[in-house]
Amino acid sequence: MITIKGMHRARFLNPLSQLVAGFSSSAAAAIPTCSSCASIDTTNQMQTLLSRESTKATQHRSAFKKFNIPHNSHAANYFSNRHFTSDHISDAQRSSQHLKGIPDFVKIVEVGPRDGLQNEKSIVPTDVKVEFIKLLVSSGLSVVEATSFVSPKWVPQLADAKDVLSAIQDVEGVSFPVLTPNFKGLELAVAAGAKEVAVFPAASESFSKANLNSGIEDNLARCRDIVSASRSHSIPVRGYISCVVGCPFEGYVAPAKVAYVAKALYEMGCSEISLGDTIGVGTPGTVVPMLEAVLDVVPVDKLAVHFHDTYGQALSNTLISLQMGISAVDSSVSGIGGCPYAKGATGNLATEDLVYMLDGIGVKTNVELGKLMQAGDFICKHLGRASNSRAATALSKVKAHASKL
Ligand SMILES: CC(C)(COP(=O)([O-])OP(=O)([O-])OC[C@H]1O[C@@H](n2cnc3c(N)ncnc32)[C@H](O)[C@@H]1OP(=O)([O-])[O-])[C@@H](O)C(=O)NCCC(=O)NCCSC(=O)C[C@@](C)(O)CC(=O)[O-]
Repeated sequence: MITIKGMHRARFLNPLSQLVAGFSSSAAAAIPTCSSCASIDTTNQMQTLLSRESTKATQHRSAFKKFNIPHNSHAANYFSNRHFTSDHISDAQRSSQHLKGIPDFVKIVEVGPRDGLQNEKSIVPTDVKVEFIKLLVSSGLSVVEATSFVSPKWVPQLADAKDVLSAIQDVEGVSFPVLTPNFKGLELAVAAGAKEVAVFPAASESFSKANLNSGIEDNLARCRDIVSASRSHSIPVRGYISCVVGCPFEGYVAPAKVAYVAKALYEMGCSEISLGDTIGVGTPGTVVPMLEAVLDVVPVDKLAVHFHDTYGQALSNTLISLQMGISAVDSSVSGIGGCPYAKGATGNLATEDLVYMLDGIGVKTNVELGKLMQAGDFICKHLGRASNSRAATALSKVKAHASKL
């Protein structure tokens, strides 16, 4: 008769196919039936072991499939032991008071092709941008902000907005919002086939003037015109607010200022309002009061968060936002990006880090981390730089090592 200890050892000797296909049933047959030796405790331990084995098998299968791990159990075991998904946490842990406020599903708004690229000095060819967007879509992302219809004098990198948008018209089932700062931008975007646009006022007067050449009130008036014109085309308008906790010119931004702009965007009919820490200075200490002020005037299901990672705070700010009920998060694959009007600000929260965390706490996103990493590798190779995603960097090393086993 196989003992629990023996069985524990045996799982490392089992061929992977047995683990994947039939371990549960064959091991179940080995559960002792003799009443003198089959205590309830033993059965419970056996069941726990069986359930762990089946989790392992699922992880191995998923490692093969999603990360192209060579078909060898040592490699898959090595990889899945270093890729911590929610399979490792129990239902009890998941319903812990610290995790239970977090939504079951988070919508990720990938902003890499726009926010990620807008600040790049060397012009990325249009076909590379289009390939990049298609790779992002193939990872399961349902919203990919594609480009901006802004003045090419100010943002030369996105001067090919029309060509990029035209080239992805045949991609179905995905939203491709584009930035439109004024009426001209809206007209050009609609002519190029845009089905969703975004306006982007700021909570700070100085930043509004630097970014848009107009103050907050003038800009809100422009946004109102854009929202009302978009309504006649049935085009939803997302509203960004820049500088929700700090401004590169004015420093600290009071929550009441953010709430004021958020309320205006909500009342004019924006479909979603994304709260942007443009220069990445926020911590949960400033993000929580800002969110509390905004939540007083805008329903939580209309809000998204958009954190830059300049001070390494983006993921902690995101987690606290999720705990406050936000279920839409902007991020940029490999953490690429920055704002041309916020010198020194780095890219957004890396999408891979976000997905890794959400996978780890059992929140659904419909995004496959392995494929997302391929999109990140693609654009980083093109830009000639290393990924800013900690998860992608770590998993790439683990995968490279696993491939040698
Ligand atoms: C807002 C404007 C247009 C005002 O710019 P302006 O100079 O006040 O505009 P203007 O009306 O005087 O026109 C100046 C020139 O721009 C042209 N123009 C005017 N509008 C357009 C347009 N839509 N598309 C194409 N061309 C345009 C216009 O035709 C004219 O051309 P010219 O006669 O000199 O040849 C300009 O300042 C601009 O484009 N700024 C760029 C803003 C931008 O893209 N910033 C970065 C994105 S915001 C961001 O990153 C923050 C966010 C959203 O991610 C949130 C976060 O991170 O927190």
